[in-house]
Amino acid sequence: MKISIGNDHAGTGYKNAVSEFLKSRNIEVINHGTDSDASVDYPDFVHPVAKDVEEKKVDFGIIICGSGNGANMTANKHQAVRSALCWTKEIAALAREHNDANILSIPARFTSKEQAVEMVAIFLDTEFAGGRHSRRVEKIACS
Ligand SMILES: O=C(CO)[C@H](O)[C@H](O)[C@H](O)COP(=O)(O)O
Repeated sequence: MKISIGNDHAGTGYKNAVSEFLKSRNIEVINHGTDSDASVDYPDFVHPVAKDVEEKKVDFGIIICGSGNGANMTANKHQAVRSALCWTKEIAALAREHNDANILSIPARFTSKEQAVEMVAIFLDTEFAGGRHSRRVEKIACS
């Protein structure tokens, strides 16, 4: 499995914790995020992740900013992206099970690193349920 990850200055420490977890699972990580705590603009670090997902270069994307909102809004501008802002394990699981999300957006300033890693784990371990949810997911895209 291959994952692209992007973050702004609010998410650098979280990106490092999540990347360590992914590497412990032998998952290949492409780092598009800043590695510094100096202030940057989140779209510059999120569009490359969304592009990787859109072009199927990776299986999933993970994006991290302070609230998770700016990163999520940026990613969802890409046609093939379904990015989900998650703040509990349950919501992260539902993002996969019901919404077939392909990017997880993490709000670094409103969750702990441990919770962030738990959300990543459950996001990756949960399959899309299909069935009635397929019809709904198909209706998300606008032509
Ligand atoms: O833009 C955001 C929310 O949508 C991100 O949380 C950013 O991390 C946040 O805006 C950065 O804020 P800062 O005061 O410039 O550190």
